[in-house]
This record gives sequence, C-alpha cells and structure tokens, in this order.
Amino acid sequence: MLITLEGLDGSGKTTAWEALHDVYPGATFTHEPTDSWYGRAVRRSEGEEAADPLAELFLFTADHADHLSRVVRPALAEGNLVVSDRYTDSRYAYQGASLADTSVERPLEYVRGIHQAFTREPDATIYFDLDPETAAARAGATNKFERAEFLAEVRANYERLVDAEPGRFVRVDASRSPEQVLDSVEDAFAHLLAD
Ligand SMILES: Nc1ncnc2c1ncn2[C@@H]1O[C@H](COP(=O)(O)OP(=O)(O)O)[C@@H](O)[C@H]1O
Ligand SMILES: Cc1cn([C@H]2C[C@H](O)[C@@H](COP(=O)(O)OP(=O)(O)O)O2)c(=O)[nH]c1=O
Repeated sequence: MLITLEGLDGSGKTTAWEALHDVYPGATFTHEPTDSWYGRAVRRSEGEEAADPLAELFLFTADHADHLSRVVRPALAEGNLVVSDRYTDSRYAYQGASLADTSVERPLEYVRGIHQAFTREPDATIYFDLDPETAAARAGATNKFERAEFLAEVRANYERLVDAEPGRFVRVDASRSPEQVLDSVEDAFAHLLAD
C-alpha cells in the first residue's frame, strides 16, 4: 500500500513522517524531492528565483519517474507499506500554481495529464491542512515556494484535488499541537491498514 503525506510547507509532514518510522519499522519511508541527482537538480532550481516554471515542472517530474522505478514500485512489488513525504499531489498543487502565469491553460489538469501515462497513484493521502500564513511562518519562507501569497494558491489547488477525490484523502487539522496532529495521523494509518 502507498500512503502519501501532503500539505503546505511547514504543515508538519516531515515531523509526522519521522515519528511514523517507530510505529511502522518495516515500512519503506521515502520522499520527494528525492536524494538522487535528479532531486538535487530540483533543489537547485528551488533556490533560483527566475527558474522557468515549465523547466522546473519537468525536473520535478523526472525526479518522480526515477523515484517510482527505483524505490516505489520495487517496494510495493515486495508487499511493503510505502510512506512518501510529498508525491504526485505536490506537483499538481505547486506546479499547478507556478504555471498560472504562463501560456499553459488549466495548469493543474495539464500537470495531472503528464503523469497519467506512467505514475502509480497513492492508495491514500493524508492532507495536513494549514492556513498559508502559519505555514509560511513555520517554514521560515526560505525559498520562493514558501511565501504566504503563493501558498494560498497552492492550498486552493489542494482543495480542488480533495474535492475531486474525497475518498483518497484524509484531512488532518495541522494547526493543532504536534502531539494532536500525530495522534490523528496514527489513527488514520491504523484505519487505512485495517481496511
Ligand atoms: N503541529 C505543529 N505545531 C507547531 N509547529 C510545528 C508543528 N509541526 C511541526 N512544527 C514545526 O514547524 C516546522 C516545519 O515542520 P515540518 O514537519 O518540517 O513541516 P513540513 O515537512 O510539512 O514542511 C518545524 O520547525 C517543526 O518543528
Ligand atoms: C515534490 C515537490 C515539491 N515541491 C516544493 C515544495 C517545497 O516548497 C519544496 C521542497 O519540498 P520539501 O523539502 O518537502 O519541503 P517542506 O519540507 O518544507 O515541505 O519543493 C514542488 O513545488 N513540487 C513538487 O513536485
């Protein structure tokens, strides 16, 4: 089973992802951007204020293709639980927003369409729901994606994704304390794995 953690920068995904290691020691824990050279290229682009948003989309997507073939598909083939800190929805939400001022029409749908031919959709997605101002403050607004105005557009895209597939998402109120958030995430995992 593939479970992904999604939400704005600073919404607490990585904190929960780390805590889950102790709860599911046999699972494959992974993340996007990855630590491969594709992932390093992506992180370099994040630091470029003037990076072309389409070029950036394809860097993120290349990293995803490599992640799928090298990590995600092999682990699923062995019957492992795979837990990914960010995955496809990050591209749909973030690049759906960063492409808004380009000639690409309906960017969120365009980005989804690019993935359709090759991706493996998550079985379930925990959505860490947080307002953009708190998210930007927690994340420290260190890169161009972490500003509140941009995060507001990203959040609107996440909401569209949840509306389109309500059965896949589990919404967690990420504005509460780390302990409360973690309790909700662990409950969600227990339910998903019991089904
Ligand atoms: N529920 C929470 N309340 C307040 N601060 C939090 C909470 N969860 C995480 N943090 C803090 O916010 C920052 C971002 O958390 P992190 O887990 O890295 O988020 P993400 O992976 O979603 O960007 C970290 O400094 C972390 O300690
Ligand atoms: C995976 C992915 C991340 N991103 C962005 C979100 C983050 O601002 C940044 C790095 O992701 P990440 O390291 O997960 O940041 P954080 O822990 O703060 O949430 O890259 C995209 O724009 N598209 C993507 O496909």
